[in-house]
Amino acid sequence: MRVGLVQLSVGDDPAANLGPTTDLIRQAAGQGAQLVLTPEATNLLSPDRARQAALLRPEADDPTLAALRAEARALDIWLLIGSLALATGDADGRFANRSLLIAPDGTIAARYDKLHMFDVTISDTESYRESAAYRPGDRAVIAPAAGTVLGLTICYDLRFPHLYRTLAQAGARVLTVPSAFNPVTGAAHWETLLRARAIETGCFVLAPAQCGRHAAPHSPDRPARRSHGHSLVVDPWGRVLADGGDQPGVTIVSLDLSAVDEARSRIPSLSHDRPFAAPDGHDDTPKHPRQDG
Ligand SMILES: O=C(O)CNC(=O)[C@H](CS)NC(=O)CCC(=O)C(=O)O
Repeated sequence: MRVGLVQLSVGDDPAANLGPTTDLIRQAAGQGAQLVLTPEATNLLSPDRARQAALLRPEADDPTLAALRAEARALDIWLLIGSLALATGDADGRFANRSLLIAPDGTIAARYDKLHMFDVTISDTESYRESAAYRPGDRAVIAPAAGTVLGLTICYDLRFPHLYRTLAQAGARVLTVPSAFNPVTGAAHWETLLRARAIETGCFVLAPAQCGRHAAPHSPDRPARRSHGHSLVVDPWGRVLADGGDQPGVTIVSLDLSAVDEARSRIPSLSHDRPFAAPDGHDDTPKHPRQDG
């Protein structure tokens, strides 16, 4: 299977972001990709919640989604839109951070709302509270696509290995991790975590990324945000097959899907789970409590 990872550097205007995104999707399809993937926040990255509230549309009414569905159909490709920020209609005004898998006929084949919210203090001057603006999802999603089975995740989910194990044990063979990773945590953790998830699950890992400095002309008083880039393709043995560097562009890779069975037969750890008693001192809080905020 030939896959194409689109690396973007979006700004805060969905209408302006769409053109470059569409160009790169066409470029990937033109190079033979049957499955094309875009990063988290394909429609916009904006530091301004009021602007997002005024701008964002529900899924049924989102212009980026409508345009990219038509594009998938015209190009006859599977398209994973890594995520779109979408209005939900919730009373608290929070958005969804949603991955959408588009089939070659333009229909929505699967959707996944990011489970884990990036509520993290990076430094004295940089902190994120994703759960203030976004409503976390509450279910894991796998979906057949392009002759394989995808397990859908987004960005910060990467730090929760039980999600990936659950997806792989449910049948996923290719894990998707569209991201807008922070440059500091990206340099320290991105490649290591992606390779670990691939090795632990015996899956291919496809991680299309945002890169560079995100223009926010509509919020000139706020510091510009940056992303780590380095869209990555990792095989089930943990080898990095391609690295998208630090500029927008397309990374094309041919995957030999039999590598999944090969890796899993060499190291069958995915089927070697054992029940075990909780350690002493363990309280009765749920093992994976849902993050709220
Ligand atoms: O905010 C938006 O509009 C879109 N969402 C994101 O960009 C999210 C939340 S700020 N970014 C991450 O999850 C980075 C995770 C990361 O960098 C790490 O785990 O180290």
